[in-house]
Amino acid sequence: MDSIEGLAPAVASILDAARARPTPDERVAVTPRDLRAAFARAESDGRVPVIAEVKPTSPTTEGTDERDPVELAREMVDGGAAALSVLTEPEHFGGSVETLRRVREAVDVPVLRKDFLLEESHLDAVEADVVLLIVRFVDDLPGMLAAARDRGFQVLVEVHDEAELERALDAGADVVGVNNRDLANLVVNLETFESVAPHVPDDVTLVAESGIALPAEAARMRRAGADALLVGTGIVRGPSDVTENTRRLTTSMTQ
Ligand SMILES: O=P(O)(O)OC[C@@H](O)[C@@H](O)c1c[nH]c2ccccc12
Repeated sequence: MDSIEGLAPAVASILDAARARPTPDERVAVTPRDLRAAFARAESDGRVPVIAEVKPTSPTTEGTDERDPVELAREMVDGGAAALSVLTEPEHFGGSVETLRRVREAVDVPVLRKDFLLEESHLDAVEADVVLLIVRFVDDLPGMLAAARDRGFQVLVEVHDEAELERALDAGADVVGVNNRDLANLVVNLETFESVAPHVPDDVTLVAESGIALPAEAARMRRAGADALLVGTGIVRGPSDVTENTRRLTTSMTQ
């Protein structure tokens, strides 16, 4: 694994907090809602598959969103979101496993647990349909993938460059996210996705993550090969209400 060197201070602090979290003593067993099927359903009725993210705050966001996450989640689904992502990291993103539980109960689309999962026991904090594994932060990626799948989770494996993509593919990832945000400096650049996407095999489901707010940006990521888009800020802090902000992205190919 990369050392803490080379990471933005906020990210190093997130990893310290993740290591210090209490470890649950029971193993979860999940019957997941199928993420790829949800993407296919969106495609078949003409929606761009969007994973809309509930993220109360972040190291790059000012203030905390005090709106009810369940209400936001419903509005996202009303706007056509194929799936949702819920931050469960408490100290830097204002998330909680309880929020994820409540959101998952309130909607019937697949819900991704967005967190910094470093060890097997971290998987057991809460049930979700999908978990995120960030290649840069996971020592034993094949082991963590197997541990997640054993519990029933689908896994979104996050990469930022071609070398990380190789690690993800070698480990057997079948859903890969390319994060446009560089965790070394927290800067977003949509060219990141464009440079990594051509190296992803066709049978891998490919998600473009971060920095997508405008319909033109959504269209740009789709042109570059994104099967789905993961969008937080552009939806919760966009120009209209959350339903409308979601809709303008889920309908972005037709504009
Ligand atoms: O708010 P944005 O720029 O639309 O980004 C959403 C999502 O991609 C971002 O929150 C994210 C991508 N990978 C992560 C890993 C951990 C925490 C957060 C993230």
